Amino acid sequence: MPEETKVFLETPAIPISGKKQANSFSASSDSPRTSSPTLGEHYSYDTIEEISNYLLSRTHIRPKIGIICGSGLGHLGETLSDATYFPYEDIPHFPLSTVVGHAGRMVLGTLNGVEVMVMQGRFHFYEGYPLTKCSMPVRVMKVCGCTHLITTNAAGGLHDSYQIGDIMIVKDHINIMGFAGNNPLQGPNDPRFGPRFPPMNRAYDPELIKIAENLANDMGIKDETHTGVYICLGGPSYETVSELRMWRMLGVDAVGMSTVHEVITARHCDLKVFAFSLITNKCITDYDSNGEANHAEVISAGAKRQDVLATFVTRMVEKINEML
Ligand SMILES: O=P(O)(O)O[C@@H]1C[C@H](O)[C@@H](CO)O1
Ligand SMILES: Nc1nc2[nH]cnc2c(=O)[nH]1
Repeated sequence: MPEETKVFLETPAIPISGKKQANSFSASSDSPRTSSPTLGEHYSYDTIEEISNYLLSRTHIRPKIGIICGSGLGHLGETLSDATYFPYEDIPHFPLSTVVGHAGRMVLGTLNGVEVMVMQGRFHFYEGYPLTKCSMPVRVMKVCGCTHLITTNAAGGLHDSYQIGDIMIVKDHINIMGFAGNNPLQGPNDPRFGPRFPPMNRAYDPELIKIAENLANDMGIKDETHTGVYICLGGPSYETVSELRMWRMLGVDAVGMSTVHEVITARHCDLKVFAFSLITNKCITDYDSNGEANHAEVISAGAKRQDVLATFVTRMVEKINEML
């Protein structure tokens, strides 16, 4: 158990009073103010500990693996045993999930006997939350004792061979929002989380990628599973044909609106990361096409593949647990 987890487990749970600043951009009392619209609220180490303490003091589960469910993929949270459900509105300092297909609950429980914490719904930049806020729960996972993060998303398939319902194991990302000066690690750095300048090569753990590829083979879904590059765009508008053609030229295989800032935050605090996309739609790269990307299609593709995805994640969790 990490030293910091031990320390706060030995102290009584912090009483939680009042609530809450969901959707609010006001800085918390322990945060340095900033005028940057992308930075918004800064979560101090103490605040992250307070949130973690709130969760851990209400369950005996001590998770080593955190899981984030993407759009339409939250069903996994229903499959946990010994589960305690925490609606985001009850967790101190937590934002609210505002997107269809994101239930907005943290679940602590077991997946085939392995203790995990699962986010049924995540936070996106386009909801109006700054990236620090979108990825804050990753730090909560770390302080709760997690050593690994599995993060999933719904994404548009840009690679020609990708079909709806396919899985793309993420081998790398392009942090285009970071190119534009928007990074979840912007602002003061607390070395208790990690270094000021964390590396991002090998962000997606190569050993976990291999394990997942073998698992896809064992599950008989090898032909529907790929390994590729993900890009997170700000959203909420989907992409134009020219934009998609540009990303494809630059080596992008799947296009989404999440995950990258979570992975950056996870690597900063030394969580090992495994990520995959469910391809929920084929990106439209033909000017003559009458098709249009839409969120209903995204949710429906998730629903159709929920059993396979739940098995895939559960078996990855078992494999990771064997390595702990
Ligand atoms: O939370 P994820 O990344 O799975 O959701 C994707 C991106 C948008 O939130 C939404 C667009 O349909 O799906
Ligand atoms: N940006 C983006 N996000 C998605 N999420 C699911 N499908 C898509 C898509 O086509 N584009």
